[in-house]
Amino acid sequence: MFHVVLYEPEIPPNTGNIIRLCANTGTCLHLIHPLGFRLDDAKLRRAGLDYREWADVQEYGDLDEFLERIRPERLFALSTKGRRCYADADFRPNDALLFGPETRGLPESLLASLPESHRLYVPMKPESRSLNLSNTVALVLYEAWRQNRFSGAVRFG
Ligand SMILES: C[S@@+](CC[C@H](N)C(=O)[O-])C[C@H]1O[C@@H](n2cnc3c(N)ncnc32)[C@H](O)[C@@H]1O
Repeated sequence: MFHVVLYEPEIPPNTGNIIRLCANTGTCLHLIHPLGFRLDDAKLRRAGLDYREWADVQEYGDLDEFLERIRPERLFALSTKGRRCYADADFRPNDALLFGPETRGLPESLLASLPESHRLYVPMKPESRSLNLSNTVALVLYEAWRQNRFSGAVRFG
């Protein structure tokens, strides 16, 4: 199982989509406060539909609390300023995938604290600003799951 970590997410429908994505892939979703919305926000619940009940969603006061409680195998940060293409990483069960807030991205100091091999980017055309948060989570999570032969999925192969 993988861990998706949203650092101070701001936009309810993005987190709603990600809740649904995590429910469908057997992924644990971790939300690092402050959040830009309440978890019972109607816009979030609309995007998450009934899957909210099935997804494993945890909340933390800060990233250190997440690291202490969950102790992931490794922490990969996703950023437009990443140093390694996400498709070149070798993802393993219990890895954590960390994504930044929609308007700010991850703090520079946090990125600088990680080895370059754990700072990942998703390729874009020149002059592009960034991808949508929930699209980025879907791309990277499915690549991680694909590398692990979609472990636990029905109808594979
Ligand atoms: C809308 S983006 C934030 C934009 C912010 N101005 C920046 O450059 O990081 C929200 C989050 O989606 C992820 N993201 C979006 N595009 C990405 C890309 N091309 N490569 C890696 N992560 C990306 C990152 O985790 C980012 O913090």
